[in-house]
Parts: sequence; structure tokens; C-alpha cells
Amino acid sequence: MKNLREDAFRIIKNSIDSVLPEKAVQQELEKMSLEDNIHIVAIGKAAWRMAKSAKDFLKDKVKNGIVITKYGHSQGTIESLQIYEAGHPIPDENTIKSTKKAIELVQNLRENDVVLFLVSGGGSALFEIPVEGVNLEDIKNVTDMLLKSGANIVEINTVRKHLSRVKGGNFAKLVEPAKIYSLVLSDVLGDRLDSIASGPAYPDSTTLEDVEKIIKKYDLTLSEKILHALKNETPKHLDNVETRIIGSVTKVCESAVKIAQNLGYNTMILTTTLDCEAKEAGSFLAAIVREEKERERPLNTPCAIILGGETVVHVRGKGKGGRNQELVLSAARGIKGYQEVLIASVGTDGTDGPTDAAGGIVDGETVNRLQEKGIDVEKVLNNNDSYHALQSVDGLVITGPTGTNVNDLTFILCN
Ligand SMILES: Nc1ncnc2c1ncn2[C@@H]1O[C@H](COP(=O)(O)OP(=O)(O)O)[C@@H](O)[C@H]1O
Ligand SMILES: O=C(O)[C@@H](CO)OP(=O)(O)O
Ligand SMILES: [Mg+2]
Repeated sequence: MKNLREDAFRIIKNSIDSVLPEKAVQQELEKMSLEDNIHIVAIGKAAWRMAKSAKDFLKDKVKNGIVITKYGHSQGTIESLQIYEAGHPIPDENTIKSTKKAIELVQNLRENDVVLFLVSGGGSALFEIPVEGVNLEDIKNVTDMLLKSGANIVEINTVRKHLSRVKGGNFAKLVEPAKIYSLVLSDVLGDRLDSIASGPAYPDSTTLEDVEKIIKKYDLTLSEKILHALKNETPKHLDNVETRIIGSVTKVCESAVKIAQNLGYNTMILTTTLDCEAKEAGSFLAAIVREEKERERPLNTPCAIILGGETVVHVRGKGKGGRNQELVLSAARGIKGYQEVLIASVGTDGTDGPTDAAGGIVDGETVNRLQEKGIDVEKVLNNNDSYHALQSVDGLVITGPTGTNVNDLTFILCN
């Protein structure tokens, strides 16, 4: 007899472990054979682990460096490196302070200096100095508005890049004439390098015209000040940068397949680019579960159907939750009453929305249990309050910050 819940937690833990950045960073550094005079700049939720791994490998070749990560995401000191924590998903004073320190570190470098730029998702909020005429408060307001608008990360970052002195390739300009080697852990679907952490060292493919379209599409009401500041185009060519991707959602899905196979499941990856509204994704997954339960399609049971991606939530309510929690709660409606099924969805960074949960896990009994407690799922979803509902039925997945960040892993287990 299978214990689906136990298996689900094992798949989550082991597949996230498989995308921790240490090994991938060192494998890439081995190929690069860098000389001395290396300056590390690491940004994002995986910054500390990436920097620690690079420093352990390069040892005294590293002259100095800086790590800027989210609160609670650093794990102590690293020799010769300054470690900072700052606000995410909304930037704060420490974002600006630590970014200034990073600029101080690189602005007077010479041609024989190398900046090893370690980039992971989260960097947009953690690495920022606004353009002239815009202050931190303005950036906070725009970020909040964008995050709640239902815009995807490429669209969000298109706007952010055009309000920043370090995003959209601008950081690489500040580093000139020194060279930048970027190692990037991707948390953007399709691995768009100019979007991951808003591509501080990558030529920007987006334009001020794109920004205008996004403002219209999501009906964003931006202040006169912001609209006025949106006039600087980002660099479209950079001569001093080399970039390599060292991990992405594809890898975490492939690991999940192997782990599920070892646990005795028939497996398939349905997609690695799930990108619709979280609630819709949930309904769709429930439809797949019903097909499994009624007709054993698309796989014979026991089966694990695996998806990777990043859904969006147009936040209209006042509740607490995240896209993974909202996805599974939505899915729970469509699998009500079915036995031996489960749907789980987690952010590989260990945080789903502004909550302490990585995501959620539901089964055929979840909705019944909520009803017994007098909780109306539709109301919860309308108020974007998935966290409290799932919490009351033991439906949260809590991992803590994982030290990596490669989008979201979602899967169905059916027996
Ligand atoms: N109450 C809520 N319910 C569902 N989603 C929410 C809620 N509040 C915020 N979000 C979503 O959470 C996203 C930020 O979540 P987070 O996990 O930090 O993203 P990422 O891992 O991509 O940085 C926002 O884009 C927003 O859409
Ligand atoms: O920093 C960012 O721009 C995004 C994408 O890379 O990451 P996160 O969604 O984790 O904030
Ligand atoms: Mg993200």
C-alpha cells in the first residue's frame, strides 16, 4: 500500500536538494579556469550558497566580494565577503544600502579584474538603485502594484528595468572596463536571461515602448513622477559579459521524475512552463486527476504527473496566501471525494507568496474537512486566503528557505 503523502514529501525534499546550487557552481567554475583578481557579487535568494560554493572552490583567487540575499537566507560569514540581507519581494532601505556597497566594490576595477556575478531570482528586489527623480518609496509602490496586477515576471521586470540604475544591463556598464562572468540560476520560464533578477549584466531585449504597453494592459496608475522618469532606454549591447545558466525548473522536474520512479510510480512531465492563473491551473489538474481515476489516463496507476512553472495570481482579496497554495486549494474542489489521490505544489525557494509556507498539499478529503470546519472554499479563494484554509487542514508544506530558486514544482500522485 502506498503512502501518497509520505511519498509527496520525499519527492519535494529530494528534488529541491537536487537543484541546490553548490555542485552546479563548482562544475561551471572548473570549466572556466579563472585567474586571480576575482571579485564576487552574488544577488538573489540563492546568493549565499552560490557565493560560498564559489569561494570554497576559488579560495585565495577571490580578492573580495559581496552577497545580497533575502532576510533569513544567509547562513553565516564567508571569508573575504561582505554579507547583506534585504527586503523581498518589495525592496527596502537595505536593498539600496547594500547595492551601493556592491557598486563601490566594482566601480574602480581595471581591465584585468574579473567580477564573478552569481545571479538568482529575487535579485530584482534585492539589487536596486533607482534612476534620477525616483526614490525608494516610489519603487516600493510600483513593485507592489505590479506584483498584484496579474502581470507575469517578464512584464514586471520590463517596467522595473526601466526605472533602475543597475537592472537591464546597467550594472555591467558600471563594471567596465572589468569583465563579468555571470552564473545564473534560472527562475524565469524559458530562461530569459534579461528577465532573471532583471538581468543586471545582460543586454536588455525590452524597450520603453514595451513598458507603455504593459502599463496599458494592466491599467496601472503610475504617478506623474514615475511616468516622467520612464525615459531612459536600457543597454542593448554589452561587450564585457559572459553568461552561463547553471540550473532551472527543467532540472527539478527531471529529478522529481527519477525520485517518483524509484518510489514505484509511472511518471510523466506534463509541462515545464505552466504559466496561467493559479486557480485555473488547479482546475485543470483536478480534471487530469478525474481522468486518471475514471479511466486510468494518461498513465496507468500508480502514477506521478509532474509539472514545472510559475503561475500568476491577480490578488484582489485581503487574505494571506501564495500561488502554489491557491493552485492546490482550487484543485481540491475538483477532486472532492476521490480516494488515493493527492496534488502538491511548492516554490523551490521555500517561500510561497508572503507566507512561511513553501506551498500546499491537498487530497480528495480536503474540501470535506474544510466544510466540517465551516470554511467555504469559494469565499477563501475570492479573498486570496489559501494559507489559513490549508493551515486548518494540515495542507501546508513548510520547508523554510531552501537556498535555491528555480520556479515552482507541481505534481499529482494517483494510486
Ligand atoms: N494572498 C495571496 N494569495 C495568493 N497569492 C499571493 C497573495 N499575496 C501575494 N501573492 C502572490 O505572491 C507573489 C509573490 O510571491 P513569491 O513566492 O515571493 O514570489 P517569487 O517566489 O516568485 O518571488 C506575488 O506575485 C503575488 O501574485
Ligand atoms: O528577481 C526577480 O526578478 C524574480 C525573477 O528572477 O525572482 P523572484 O520572483 O524570486 O523575485
Ligand atoms: Mg518568481
